[in-house]
Amino acid sequence: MPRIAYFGPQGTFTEQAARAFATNGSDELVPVATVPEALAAVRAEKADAACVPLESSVQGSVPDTMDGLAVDEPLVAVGEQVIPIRFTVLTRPGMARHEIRTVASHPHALGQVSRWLAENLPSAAPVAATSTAAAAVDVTEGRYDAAVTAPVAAEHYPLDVLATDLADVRDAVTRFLLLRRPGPVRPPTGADRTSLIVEPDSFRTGSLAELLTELAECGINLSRIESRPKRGRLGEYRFYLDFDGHIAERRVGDALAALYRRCREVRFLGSYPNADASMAVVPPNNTDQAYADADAWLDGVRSGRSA
Ligand SMILES: O=C(O)C(=O)C[C@]1(C(=O)O)C=C[C@@H](O)C=C1
Repeated sequence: MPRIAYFGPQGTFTEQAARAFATNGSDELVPVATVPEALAAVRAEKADAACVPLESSVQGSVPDTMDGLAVDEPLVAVGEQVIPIRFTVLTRPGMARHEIRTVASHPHALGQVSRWLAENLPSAAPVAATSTAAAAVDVTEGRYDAAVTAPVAAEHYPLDVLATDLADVRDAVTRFLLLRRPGPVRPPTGADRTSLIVEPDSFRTGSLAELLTELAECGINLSRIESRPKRGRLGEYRFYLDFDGHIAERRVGDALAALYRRCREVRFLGSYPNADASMAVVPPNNTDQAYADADAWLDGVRSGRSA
């Protein structure tokens, strides 16, 4: 039975994403306490896949996931889910609003309802928990008075619902990845995303611009670029790139090979169907057919069959 480790405990938004990935009825969803634990479970072959949050449209990237993907044995994404984020506030049973002194949640969640908290629970101190559902556990066990959670947490924990459908930013979404140990890459769908981590030569003028030019020349549309410090010396960074396209396409293969030649390190993070099923727009001179025609012409010139 395939096991999917997810950032839990039960009742997180990540569980909601894991359920969306678990299309196979026999998938077993296994909650773990942290993102690093979910990644470690896959690396240690205790789970077949990990479901983790990658980025919030409001709070930005999830550092544990970004850093965990850059080190140790490589993992690759095989799918993504983008989930709308609306929060519920759960309280200890019977507690009146004016009695609430502490409100716990994942820092990303607290950041997404800070206006609501200031207006509705002004005397409650926000407290960071490892996840939204871990905050619900804390409230259940009496450590805090209220928790900002995913709606589904109300079904798992014996708490009162104080408010639902909260979001300072109405259209907030979070993007989640399903990660596996590397294996043969699944065939392209035409609506694919490829993710990479690259480490350019940070001391050479223009090295990042050169990488971006390689992508542009291969007709590749970059959808995200983000840097994270390498944690060693100040000034050394890794760049996380997401772009439209699949490694099986010639333009993407050529671009990856060019980045490999130019970078200190390239880590492939997967080619997988994008969540909104939007088809990649491939410039006419970067289609697989355009490359095949150019190869045929070159072979002809080299062999003397044509000029
Ligand atoms: O704590 C959870 O429920 C999570 O799934 C994590 C997480 C996050 O890391 O951003 C996911 C979505 C929300 O933005 C808040 C928290």
